[in-house]
Amino acid sequence: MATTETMDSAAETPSASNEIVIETRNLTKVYRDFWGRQKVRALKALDLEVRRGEIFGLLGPNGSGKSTTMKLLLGLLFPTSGQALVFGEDPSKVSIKERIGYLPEESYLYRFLSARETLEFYGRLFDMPASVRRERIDKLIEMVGLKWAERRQLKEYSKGMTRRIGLAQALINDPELIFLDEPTTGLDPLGIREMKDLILRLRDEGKTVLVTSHQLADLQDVADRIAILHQGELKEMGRVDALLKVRDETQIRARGLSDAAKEEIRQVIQRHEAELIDIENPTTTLEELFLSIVRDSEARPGRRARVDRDDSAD
Ligand SMILES: Nc1ncnc2c1ncn2[C@@H]1O[C@H](COP(=O)(O)OP(=O)(O)OP(=O)(O)O)[C@@H](O)[C@H]1O
Repeated sequence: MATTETMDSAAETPSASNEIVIETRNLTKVYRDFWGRQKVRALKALDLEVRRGEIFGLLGPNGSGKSTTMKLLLGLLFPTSGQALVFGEDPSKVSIKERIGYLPEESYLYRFLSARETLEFYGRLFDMPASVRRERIDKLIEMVGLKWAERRQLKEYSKGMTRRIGLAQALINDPELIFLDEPTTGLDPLGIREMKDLILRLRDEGKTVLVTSHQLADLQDVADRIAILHQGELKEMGRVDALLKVRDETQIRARGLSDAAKEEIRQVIQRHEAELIDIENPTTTLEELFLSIVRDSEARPGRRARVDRDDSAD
């Protein structure tokens, strides 16, 4: 394990309560082939606790065991050994299903239905009375920003729109606990930001969210805590800011410093026998640059983007 220091509990998550919603103990899954021979050890002795109100991220490369964990928690797979509990119950128990929403990695929605018809269909599956159903569908379509396309067939939807209607479908039963498997797959930076904002909105509503991704950037600014999986093993777990903190370095950011002041800072660092790593203008990320260009272009259509940057290198 890389740094045990960061293997913390959920107690530090401000929005979370003390109630444990998901718990796994020694959870292990071995896939077997047709003859019952051991094929892949997909998950090895996973111990996790997720509390009510948390956004918990499962991060790991392809094949690290994220979907397997999610399917075990949904009762779609049975563990080889160990135990998973959801709301303190065995995940295969039917009575907990109505408290759970699930967005699979690939949504299998009927292409010839409109967004409204799709949600209508799933609302009926949950036996929701017509008036509750209508109210809920209106709210969800508004929430995922698809009001303008609600009567169009899903076959005409872009990837981003399909992902958003998938999320609305996962929320039709107003679940307390939501599983999102790679919700940002195939989305452009704007779509990713919108999906992240939707996830944050779910937390504001008091929901508990378990979300998987193979990219840290997708989880970094939404997840309260993350677990990092590699080849079925838990490698790290903790608050995102704590995991990313470089402990023996100090960063100072200032605006409007003169050259003389910068020189003075250099000398202070030298006097304290510390090493100056850099004293440069910070750069933004490509994602932030792209988002600010899109926002600027929406505000001033047809004009070249006006973003705050140093053009001297052009
Ligand atoms: N039904 C199955 N039968 C055999 N092996 C499987 C099965 N499902 C998954 N695996 C294997 O188990 C391991 C973990 O797979 P899993 O789908 O849980 O990973 P993941 O982290 O979700 O990956 P991805 O990001 O690609 O979705 C992989 O080696 C995978 O090939």
